[in-house]
Amino acid sequence: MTAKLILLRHGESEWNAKNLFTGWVDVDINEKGIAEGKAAAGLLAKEGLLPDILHTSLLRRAIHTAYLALDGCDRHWIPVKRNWRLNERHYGALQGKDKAQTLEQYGEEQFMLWRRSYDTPPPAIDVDDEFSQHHDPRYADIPEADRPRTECLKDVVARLLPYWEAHIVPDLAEGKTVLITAHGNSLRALVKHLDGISDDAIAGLNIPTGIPLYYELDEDFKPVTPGGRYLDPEAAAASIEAVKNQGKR
Ligand SMILES: O=C(O)[C@H](O)COP(=O)(O)O
Repeated sequence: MTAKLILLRHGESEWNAKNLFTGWVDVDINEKGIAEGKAAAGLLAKEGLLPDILHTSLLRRAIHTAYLALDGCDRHWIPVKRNWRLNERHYGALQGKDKAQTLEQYGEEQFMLWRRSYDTPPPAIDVDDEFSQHHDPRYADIPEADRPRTECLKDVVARLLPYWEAHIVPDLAEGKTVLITAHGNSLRALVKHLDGISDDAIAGLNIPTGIPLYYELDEDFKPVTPGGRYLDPEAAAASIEAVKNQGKR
């Protein structure tokens, strides 16, 4: 038996459009993001990939995109599990900063190290910074000392995999079609695990906004086809290029 898994990065957000580092800042999707969420619904319906359960982060852009994708294929009623472990990578002191300005100020090497290296986190954010989530009640369950103030991709893998094993794999094992709505870097962490991508090679992987990525998984929950399949490959290719070039004016 194979299991069905759909990964969906949120639609374009207000801060994606403004080219700002977002991380855990809770910005919504914009008009384009809304259209992407609705288009995702059409793609799921066309393929007959109807989710039985949704796992989402605690961030509005993922929750809102999920609602649009599910509403449009009449699956707005399915059970939902929300967890901070699916959140975007915490971008530390870069949260709220302009990507182009950061690139200009620190140079391409440092900029790409912060954006795409596996184990170099950006500087930590001050807990009282205007873009810090340290006092946000939605994270009250995370012991204060463990609440992230910055994260590299390695940290995201470490906090995401326990959730994958304990909550998502059991749903897949029951034969449910699982939809995960999350973020560029939390999905990069999951794809790294699924496809066994090396710490170096993961730097070259970018996830487009709003386009479902479908994985059929074998009995060990490994992809039948490495890399899965975007339901709209052409749009995915164009969007991946745009994500890659963020920061360049
Ligand atoms: O948090 C962000 O700014 C984006 O969602 C992901 O940004 P990145 O592609 O620059 O890592």
